[in-house]
Amino acid sequence: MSMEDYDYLFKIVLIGNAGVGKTCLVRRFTQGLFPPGQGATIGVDFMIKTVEIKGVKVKQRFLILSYDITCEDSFRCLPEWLREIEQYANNQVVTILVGNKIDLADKREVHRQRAEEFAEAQSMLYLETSAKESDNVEKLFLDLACKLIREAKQNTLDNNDSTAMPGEGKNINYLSCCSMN
Ligand SMILES: Nc1nc2c(ncn2[C@@H]2O[C@H](COP(=O)(O)OP(=O)(O)OP(=O)(O)O)[C@@H](O)[C@H]2O)c(=O)[nH]1
Repeated sequence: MSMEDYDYLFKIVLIGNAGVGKTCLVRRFTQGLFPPGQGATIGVDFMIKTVEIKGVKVKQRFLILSYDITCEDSFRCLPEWLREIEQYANNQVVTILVGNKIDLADKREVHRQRAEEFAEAQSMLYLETSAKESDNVEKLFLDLACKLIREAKQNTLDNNDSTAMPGEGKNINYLSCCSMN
């Protein structure tokens, strides 16, 4: 599919501790696969997925802040990640909190309600996912895209956002991951 076949451009960045499942979430969404036994992401991992959504032209950055529901530490680090976001991302960034690995319900260390309250206090959406079982993964990325388009229609986007890519105004999702090891 060539660039000319796209209508919108989105950039999505996943952040969170090492091992929470960022790469797996992206692979599940972009390739429909859950690849076991892959190594840690070094730097930033880029993948591309096309989706069809009707709406206005957008150029905005999404942030998916992720933790592992079976790993208390990955939840405790969220404020630190939020500080990084505040420091380096512009104010218009759309952020969603994701608790991954809900297929491991018997190993859960972070209660859903606690995460929901944290997300609400930070004005973030909250979703629980399983990259392994494909639970809520499509919803995660498509809800974000819809939210972005809604916001664009309300004319709240920063038109000077530097995340615009070549082919701006085309319909591409750039997905990337980064983590603190
Ligand atoms: N059970 C279960 N395991 C998962 C899930 N998502 C990821 N994993 C496992 O968690 C481990 C880490 O997954 P990654 O996707 O590499 O995690 P990451 O956040 O990208 O890690 P870094 O690249 O080190 O930042 C792997 O062994 C995956 O198989 C999930 O939804 N359920």
